[in-house]
Amino acid sequence: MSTEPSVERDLDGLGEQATDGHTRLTDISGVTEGRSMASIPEYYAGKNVLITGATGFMGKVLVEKLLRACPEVRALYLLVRPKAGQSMEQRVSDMMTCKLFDRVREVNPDFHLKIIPISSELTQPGLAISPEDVEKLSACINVVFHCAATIRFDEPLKHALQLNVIATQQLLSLAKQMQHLEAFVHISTAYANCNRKHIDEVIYPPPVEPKKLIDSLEWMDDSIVRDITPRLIGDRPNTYTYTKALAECVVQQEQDKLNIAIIRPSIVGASWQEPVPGWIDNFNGPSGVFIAAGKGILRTMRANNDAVADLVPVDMVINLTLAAGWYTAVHRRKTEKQKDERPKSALVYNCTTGGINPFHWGQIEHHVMSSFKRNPLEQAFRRPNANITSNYLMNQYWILVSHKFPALIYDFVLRLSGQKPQMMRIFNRLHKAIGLLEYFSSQDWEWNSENMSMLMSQLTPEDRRTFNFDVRQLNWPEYIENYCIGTKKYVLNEDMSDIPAARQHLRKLRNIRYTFNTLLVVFIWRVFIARSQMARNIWYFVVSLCFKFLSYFRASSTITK
Ligand SMILES: CCCCCCCCCCCCCCCCCCCC(=O)SCCNC(=O)CCNC(=O)[C@H](O)C(C)(C)COP(=O)(O)OP(=O)(O)OC[C@H]1O[C@@H](n2cnc3c(N)ncnc32)[C@H](O)[C@@H]1OP(=O)(O)O
Ligand SMILES: NC(=O)C1=CN([C@@H]2O[C@H](COP(=O)(O)OP(=O)(O)OC[C@H]3O[C@@H](n4cnc5c(N)ncnc54)[C@H](OP(=O)(O)O)[C@@H]3O)[C@@H](O)[C@H]2O)C=CC1
Repeated sequence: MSTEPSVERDLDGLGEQATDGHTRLTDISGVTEGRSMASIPEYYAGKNVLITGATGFMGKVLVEKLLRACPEVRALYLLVRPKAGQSMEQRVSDMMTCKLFDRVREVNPDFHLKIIPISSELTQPGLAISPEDVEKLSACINVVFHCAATIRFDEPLKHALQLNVIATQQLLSLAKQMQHLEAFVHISTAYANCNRKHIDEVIYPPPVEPKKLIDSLEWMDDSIVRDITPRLIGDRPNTYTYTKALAECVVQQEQDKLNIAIIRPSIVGASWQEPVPGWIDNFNGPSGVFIAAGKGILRTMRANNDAVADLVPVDMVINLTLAAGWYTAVHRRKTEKQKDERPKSALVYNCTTGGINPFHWGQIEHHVMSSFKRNPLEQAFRRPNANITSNYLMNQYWILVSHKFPALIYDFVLRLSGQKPQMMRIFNRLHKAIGLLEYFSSQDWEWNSENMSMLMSQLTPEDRRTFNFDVRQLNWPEYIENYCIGTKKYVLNEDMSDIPAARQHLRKLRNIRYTFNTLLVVFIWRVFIARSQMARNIWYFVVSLCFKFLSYFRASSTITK
């Protein structure tokens, strides 16, 4: 810009907004760039970006958004492993044909030309990248997004450590060889420090020095590791959160050599708006719970009605991630001299909703149930009617009455008709899964998310629209409705045109329930009441008591009139 634009405080009072629409960067060290900065798409234009975990839930959304919103990006190098008999090229080409990429396909049918798969197994030495590929990546990569991880809660510690910590270390080593690297963005989780109630945007001391743990576990037998895992993870609920905390520590160890951002999303849910509302492709986190409840299988779960459900839509997380990559790069230490002047700490972004726009598990339950009644899933087991409770005994009672008892009856009917019983097996798996989630739905946490607000204030108005992560704009009931529809359309591949048939099926289930309840009453009457004088007396006593109460209330309401 040739003219010096005037400066005014922006809407949030956090950044300085230039009148030309661009934002001047007042960075955390207080250094202000003397020129207006490139917008996010301008920054990514001509850049080579490396992405791990691109075939995963968040990775796919990242690839799609980068290609669609930053069409001038030069190339996306995806570290992918062959899997389930498919080559990595085949996997990437399958991924690009999925519905998620429909919008980008419309605007740029040749988008696949920008995607370069690189064969890599992250658990292998050197990430199993060929020397030629290492050379290529070292020479050309400008930005790294590290999304790959094992997110299983029951992962054996050795494997979780191998992927979430050691692979991160190896990727950082590779990043240090990259001659033109401008930003390294690491995806962590807001629950890495879930042993704390209040979580700031800082890297906390790790539960153990990662190197010491890696060295010790190396010689240990798997069974020994399994035995000592509970002692090691201590007050964290699983190996996932434990190893993600260690990963933050190994990332921190490189913060004086690389320009690093750490993104900590809370519970990542279906998309809010982009590329389509409600896009989701897996059973992780709440999605599996919603589906199981929508199918009428899950009727009870332990959760605190009043605890904050810190869900964050995947598109908002990805928008923040891309913006953080841009911010880290434009504020990078460019020269040796600047290395001494610029801040040396990685910037952490807690990407959460609870502190700004809270919504509670009780409200989620209500909206999920009403949404699935309006838009039922096909072939439901029972009518959707799930309740959450924080009471352990109450939950156990409902598990017995609403899960195990119907499963036994259903399996009995299957056996009678010569089929293999399956419902009890399904319930056992469901109980295992929800048992692992209950830790997160039974309590709440408080995250400071000032860096998210700071970053938002640094964007141009145009970038704020394109890379929107303003969680204040989330309308929860609408979001949950789209989320439930998304599970139906994109996870279960059910057709929306089948909704009338699904409603008809629910009516049939209701009639079956009425018939069953009537038969049960008749049966109880016949077996217990009609045969025993004492049961009959108790029955008549209860009925006459009810009548007395009714006449008393009728009489007292007449007097008050
Ligand atoms: C009462 C209803 C009202 C609703 C309101 C209340 C809702 C409360 C919801 C509370 C949710 C709280 C969620 C908190 C999560 C916070 C965590 C922090 C966020 C993160 O950082 S990471 C993301 C979270 N990670 C996960 O969610 C992974 C959890 N999953 C696992 O660890 C394993 O999958 C699990 C559950 C141990 C199962 O292992 P396994 O038995 O080996 O099965 P597979 O994983 O191989 O899967 C086999 C098959 O089943 C499908 N599947 C997986 N999970 C579910 C599920 N929950 N429901 C139904 N089906 C599921 C899976 O896709 C596989 O299918 P295939 O077709 O591929 O075979
Ligand atoms: N989903 C959520 O709710 C949250 C996720 N996060 C974080 O976000 C990131 C992405 O999560 P999400 O997309 O949900 O996870 P997914 O499980 O959907 O994706 C994981 C990705 O990692 C890749 N990967 C796993 N193992 C290897 C390996 N050995 N070699 C190469 N690649 C491998 C997978 O590839 P492949 O397809 O080959 O298996 C996949 O692309 C993770 O770091 C997670 O910790 C943080 C908070 C919440």
